[in-house]
Amino acid sequence: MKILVINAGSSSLKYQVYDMSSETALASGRVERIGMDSSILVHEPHHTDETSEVSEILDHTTAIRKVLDKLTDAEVGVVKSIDEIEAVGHRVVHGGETFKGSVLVTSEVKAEIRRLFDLAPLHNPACMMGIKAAESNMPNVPQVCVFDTAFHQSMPARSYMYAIPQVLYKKHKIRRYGFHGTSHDYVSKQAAAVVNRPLEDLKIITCHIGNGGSLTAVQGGKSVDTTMGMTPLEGLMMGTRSGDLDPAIVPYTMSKEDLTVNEVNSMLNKHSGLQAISGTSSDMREIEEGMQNGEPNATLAFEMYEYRIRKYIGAYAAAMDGADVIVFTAGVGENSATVRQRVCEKLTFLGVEIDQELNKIRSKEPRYISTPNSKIAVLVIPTNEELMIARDTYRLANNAK
Ligand SMILES: Nc1ncnc2c1ncn2[C@@H]1O[C@H](COP(=O)(O)OP(=O)(O)O)[C@@H](O)[C@H]1O
Ligand SMILES: CC(=O)OP(=O)(O)O
Ligand SMILES: [Mg+2]
Repeated sequence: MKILVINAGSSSLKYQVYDMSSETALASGRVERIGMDSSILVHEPHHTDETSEVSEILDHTTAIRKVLDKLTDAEVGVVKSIDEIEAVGHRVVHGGETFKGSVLVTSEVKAEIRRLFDLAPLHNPACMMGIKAAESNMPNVPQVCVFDTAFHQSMPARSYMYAIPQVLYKKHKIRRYGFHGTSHDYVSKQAAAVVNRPLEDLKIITCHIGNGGSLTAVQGGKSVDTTMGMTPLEGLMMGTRSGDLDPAIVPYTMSKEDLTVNEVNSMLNKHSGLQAISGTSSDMREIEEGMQNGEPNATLAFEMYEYRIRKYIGAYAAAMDGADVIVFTAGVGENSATVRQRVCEKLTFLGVEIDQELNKIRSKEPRYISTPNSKIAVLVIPTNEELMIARDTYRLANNAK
């Protein structure tokens, strides 16, 4: 069975095609700046080094149609006919408390995702556009939703409740949900395989640090706490998101700067984090370059970013009364030896010991970066959210047959 996996954002759409008989990715690609003059689709078939680009993509439906054109193209395509794609899997960011696992798309599922727009106004409308666009281009193909929040539904109430009036939870479902669950789930399972111990016996701290970032405490294969909250804004400092702050800052800034709710939301989500502190970039590569050149704002941005990851690792070791494994994953976690080094060098109180040479190796394989003496195994594990989505889609689409 061949499966198309879609990760739709408000102005972007990433995709992969999997052949599930061998769990291999046949092609991947991304459409960026949908609806803008500079929109572009970059398609990367895995059987050749060639990439193929198209522009002028007005909306998500056009984006998917152009993706399907590429997938069936004589040269850069990976299927003879679109009928070979037997199911589509979607990453949906917010599943609220309703979705504790992946589901086949039905009209009820869509209605529930729509009800959740309020909880994830930046993310869920985009996911819905992806679902609708896939449905209109491939009306007879089963569609599956895989939720970022599902893995974290195992958290105990002491982790997910906020210490505010309970009526807000009862009326509006205000609580911690957590995100990047597909990734935390995947890398914690991989970590158990790497250290060759049963997942049930392990306390793992997974650090998913990309453009968005979150840490999760995974005990016995289940999420027991995570840094993101009701929305993907809480916790770590991110590319453009503030992460944790004193909630009193929000009304104070609104009144002092005369900001609306939308403006303050946009400030915290899009104009904060590394971008705001460095004053130059949200990209860790550029922050590291600035730091090497002695730029004080880039240095401060790096230090704040690294410090908060380290603080949460300490917190999660306390939350689980110990830790056996720390995993680094996603864009920064997989690629930045500097971030990993700086985070780990002050975890000596936990018995963490990094092997400098192993840490510098660049590889796409799961690997150790700690020494054999380290009390906690420290691993780098490339995440694969798309493969997890493809697996759930395969399972649910087969069950539906
Ligand atoms: N070699 C590198 N060194 C440091 N940071 C890197 C490197 N490569 C990628 N990154 C970081 O990874 C981030 C993107 O991570 P990714 O997981 O792809 O994000 P997302 O899925 O949230 O868009 C970039 O913003 C960049 O800062
Ligand atoms: C939920 C979330 O923050 O996702 P991303 O890291 O892809 O922005
Ligand atoms: Mg990501």
